[in-house]
Amino acid sequence: MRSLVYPLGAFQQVVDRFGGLDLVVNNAGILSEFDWEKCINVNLISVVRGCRLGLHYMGKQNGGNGGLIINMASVAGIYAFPAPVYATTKAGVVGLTRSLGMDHKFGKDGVRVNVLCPSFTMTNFITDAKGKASEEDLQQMQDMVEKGGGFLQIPDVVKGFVKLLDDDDKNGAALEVTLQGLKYHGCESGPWEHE
Ligand SMILES: NC(=O)c1ccc[n+]([C@@H]2O[C@H](COP(=O)([O-])OP(=O)(O)OC[C@H]3O[C@@H](n4cnc5c(N)ncnc54)[C@H](O)[C@@H]3O)[C@@H](O)[C@H]2O)c1
Ligand SMILES: CCCCC[C@H](O)/C=C/C=C\C=C\C=C\[C@@H](O)[C@@H](O)CCCC(=O)O
Repeated sequence: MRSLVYPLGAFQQVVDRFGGLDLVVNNAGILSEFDWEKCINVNLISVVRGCRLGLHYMGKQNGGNGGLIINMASVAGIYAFPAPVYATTKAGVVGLTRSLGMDHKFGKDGVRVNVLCPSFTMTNFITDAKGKASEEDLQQMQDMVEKGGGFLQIPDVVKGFVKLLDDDDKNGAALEVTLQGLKYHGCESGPWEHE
């Protein structure tokens, strides 16, 4: 996903084979605090690229039928997190989603955009984390895991994903997934919204 060539080819192959596109999931992500530019490329720039390709192929203004984009961010994109660059990329994905989910954009392209924000989930991401951030920060993360009651399992995240598929009235919203359950972070209106 770090260049346009491959994803563009993949999107076109899907459209050629299936006659269209209905759902885009921008899931790829890494922890890489030392090679931080790689982290920004994979976690943020690639997600912008995936959203733009999804809007290009699904957008009604381009002859598409509308559709859904689900971006994978993290609770680290909402609250403070020991890996600052990782957190920055995830907060960027939350902001990107909220902005793409504005009503005037949906009115034009008919594409709903949401973001899933899980807490610590036991996947290869966790078991491969050693060496991707400082020992001090990884220890802080472990302390957060213990304070939070442990790790989510993949089915917990899937529940949040399915909720986003179903809730078609939450355009632009972020869905937080923790061991305490699912919680929407809506698109709080800005100061310009007040009468
Ligand atoms: N595991 C967690 O604790 C956790 C919590 C919140 C959010 N997330 C996010 O969930 C998403 C999935 O992570 P995961 O937990 O399944 O970890 P994972 O490491 O198992 O999966 C990450 C996937 O991204 C792919 N990937 C990485 N760089 C890529 C690139 N340049 N091009 C294409 N694919 C690339 C990898 O091949 C891998 O399949 C990530 O965005 C991650 O930031 C993970
Ligand atoms: C409160 C915010 C949580 C957000 C999760 C975030 O998106 C991703 C976290 C990335 C890395 C976490 C690494 C944690 C490492 C330590 O917990 C490590 O000790 C875990 C070892 C797990 C194992 O191998 O058994």
